[in-house]
Amino acid sequence: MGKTQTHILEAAAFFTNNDTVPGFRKLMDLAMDTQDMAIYREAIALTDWNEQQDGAQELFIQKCRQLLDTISRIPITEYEAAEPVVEATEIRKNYGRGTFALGPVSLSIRKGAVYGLVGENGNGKTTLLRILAKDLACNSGSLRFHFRHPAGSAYDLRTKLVYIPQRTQRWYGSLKDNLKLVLTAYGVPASENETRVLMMIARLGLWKYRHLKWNELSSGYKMRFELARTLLRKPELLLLDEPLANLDIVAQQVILEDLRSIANSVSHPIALILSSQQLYEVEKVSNRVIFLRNGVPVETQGPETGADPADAALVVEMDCNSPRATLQAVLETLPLDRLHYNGGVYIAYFKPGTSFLSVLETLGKSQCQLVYIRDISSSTRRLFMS
Ligand SMILES: Nc1ncnc2c1ncn2[C@@H]1O[C@H](COP(=O)(O)OP(=O)(O)OP(=O)(O)O)[C@@H](O)[C@H]1O
Repeated sequence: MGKTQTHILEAAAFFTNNDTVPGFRKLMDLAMDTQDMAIYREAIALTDWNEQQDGAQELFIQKCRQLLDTISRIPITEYEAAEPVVEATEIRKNYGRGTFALGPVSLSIRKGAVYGLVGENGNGKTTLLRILAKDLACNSGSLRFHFRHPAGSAYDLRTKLVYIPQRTQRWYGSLKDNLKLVLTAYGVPASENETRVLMMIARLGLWKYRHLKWNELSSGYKMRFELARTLLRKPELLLLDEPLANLDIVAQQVILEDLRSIANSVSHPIALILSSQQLYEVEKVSNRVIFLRNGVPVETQGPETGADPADAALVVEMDCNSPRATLQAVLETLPLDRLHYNGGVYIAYFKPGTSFLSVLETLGKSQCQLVYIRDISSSTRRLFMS
């Protein structure tokens, strides 16, 4: 089954379960994949209709299904990148003054995947992103890019390779007019400009805000605007420095799901690297997590690493209102290696082969007043805690 067909079935399943938010997101991504202006106009009209309704969910789902049906009859050109979009080999950087040194860092980044870049403050995340974005020169090592078509000029490179810094610049006029300017600068014909812009606005949940100005938008929507502006340029490698900063937890989850879904486009997959302090949220959407400690990648997790979780020791984070001695006594009935308290939470290290289920069962049968518990064996969280 092709990727388009899989996405169509996933969207249909969301609508069957009345999960309209992810269903609509998937539908809009498929609409964008068609690159068909008639479909764009239908998707825009549907967004506008939905924004004016209050609770007409059944009718909305019906309309979504109709659009999905139309899209399923349109051939979509699927794009599979043969090579990674960027290969970094033995990158090293220091700033002359100061003791910080980045590297050696070797990475292979492919399209359609999300890479989370995590680490404590000052461990080199921004430095690495800027080097990958060719915004900062490294002292040694090499970077090889494989774009669909090689970048012909520095301007062309800036279209394919986009870096969004932590602090974005102020802009003037309305959100929609600014996005139209972007496409005008890229030579998009006037007949398509408005449609493409409105489609992007609809896709990124900016419909209600399209007439607002910079100072009228919250930080979350400013970040969404930056994304819209960037995506209109159809980048191949997108580097985001702390896109979750200043966002509430719900906004973080929404934007991460949007990013994952956009990166995984059928016709225009993007390689996406984002730095963040929000470990759990980033790990949830990342294909691979790169953890930087003192400028060096320590270890990674995710489906791409191929590590067998059964070989690893079990590490469990928990909060418990019972005295430490009570908790320790209960856990020692299991193959506990050690119990560590960092002043806020407990981290229990078990010998390889211990299952999380057995820990849950043992604690469930005990008198321990557990507040929360989480298996962090394959999470970079355990690196932060050690
Ligand atoms: N232009 C510069 N000149 C000298 N030192 C710098 C410069 N930029 C960054 N550094 C230093 O390099 C180290 C890594 O900084 P970097 O901003 O890459 O880390 P980070 O992981 O992104 O941090 P944060 O999470 O706080 O944003 C820090 O010690 C910082 O002080």
